Amino acid sequence: MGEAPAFFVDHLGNGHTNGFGVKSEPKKRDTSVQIGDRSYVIGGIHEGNPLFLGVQIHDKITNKWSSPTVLGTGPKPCKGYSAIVLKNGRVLVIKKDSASDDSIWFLEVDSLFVREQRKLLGKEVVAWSKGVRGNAEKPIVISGPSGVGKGTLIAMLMKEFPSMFGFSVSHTTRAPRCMEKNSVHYHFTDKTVMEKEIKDGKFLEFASVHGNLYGTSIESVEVVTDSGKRCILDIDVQGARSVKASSLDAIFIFICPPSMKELEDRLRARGTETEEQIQKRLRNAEAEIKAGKSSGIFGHILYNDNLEECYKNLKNVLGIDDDAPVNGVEVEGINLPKEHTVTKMEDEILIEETGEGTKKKTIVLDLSSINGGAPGRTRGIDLDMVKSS
Ligand SMILES: Nc1ncnc2c1ncn2[C@@H]1O[C@H](COP(=O)(O)OP(=O)(O)OP(=O)(O)O)[C@@H](O)[C@H]1O
Ligand SMILES: Nc1nc2c(ncn2[C@@H]2O[C@H](COP(=O)(O)O)[C@@H](O)[C@H]2O)c(=O)[nH]1
Repeated sequence: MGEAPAFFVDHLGNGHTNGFGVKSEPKKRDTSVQIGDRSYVIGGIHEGNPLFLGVQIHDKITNKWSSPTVLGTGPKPCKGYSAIVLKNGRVLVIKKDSASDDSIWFLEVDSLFVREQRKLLGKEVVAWSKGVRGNAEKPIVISGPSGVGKGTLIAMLMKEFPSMFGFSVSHTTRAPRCMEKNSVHYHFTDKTVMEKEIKDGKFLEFASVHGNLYGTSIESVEVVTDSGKRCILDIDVQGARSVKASSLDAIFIFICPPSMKELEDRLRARGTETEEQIQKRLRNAEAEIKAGKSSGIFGHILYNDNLEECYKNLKNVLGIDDDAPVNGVEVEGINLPKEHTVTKMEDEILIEETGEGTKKKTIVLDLSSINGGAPGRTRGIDLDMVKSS
């Protein structure tokens, strides 16, 4: 077992069976925590993939080992981990000898999201959520009928604030338009592949829209948040409803056209759909606008008549005024020591360097303002070096 603070409960004994009758020895880098009747062993390799960190569960009552479905992109295996049980079914995992933008992780073993997914997938589930430093803002969900100008407004935001906003690249089974690039505009995919990935719990939401399958993978949201940017989702009303019902805490904005006639003109002028597809999108638009206005999903409804005016209103809703810092706020890099002890004091975790050498770091991890969590990332991490002596 890895080095563990004194208050860790470790009932692994001298090796254990993994539920499939195979005796497996705890690896040197593994760390375990005890929650109720279960031990969660964090470490080793997940499903033979050296890029993923494995999680195993030992049930004291049944004396069985199981490998849960691990959702979200977790930390890459490293030299060792410290782990502490937090409230709300979360385990704080600190990577040893790591840079601060990749050191703080949360393994959710019984959070709201995990409980939802467990019910949905009908199997044991845990989920990773990376801790992001600073006050990264909530993700933004933008919906509205096809052709209203969502993509245009999002492109304007990303152009003006390239380091502040990032786009969640959706998956779709529709064919690419001539200017669209795979993995930039969409992850263009096959229906059977996408259906399998949905079944495996890889999607935050999905919906059948205008005859094709569209969906937001958990990874797409994580990629944006990990880059320190605020994530924007361009999804239909059904998808927005699913996100609203999920534990992703987001801002919901609905864009309305000035009239159905104008919407039709924009769709035609864009020239990307056949006449039949335009008719289908217009038929769906009526129901979408009705739902957008009356469902209570959307906290903000904006009219896209004059583009510049609508863009100004959008920035207003997002709290961006003309003095907003274009490049976000810089946070000081702090490296987590290879050898350390971890002590929990309410919402503060003290990380104290141990081992050889004279200069010892003490780092305070303040979790009092954390928000968000899986799916996506845990924001509001405050990490401060208090002593280096
Ligand atoms: N305020 C506006 N006035 C006139 N034209 C606009 C306005 N906003 C966007 N457009 C144009 O309308 C067309 C549709 O816009 P856009 O592709 O951004 O819509 P969308 O809501 O993203 O559609 P979809 O949901 O199908 O992806 C584009 O050609 C765009 O240039
Ligand atoms: N529920 C979801 N809806 C999505 C997603 N990505 C896009 N969309 C919506 O689909 C329509 C049509 O898009 P188009 O690119 O074919 O014109 C539009 O309303 C988008 O908002 C998604 O991941 N989930």
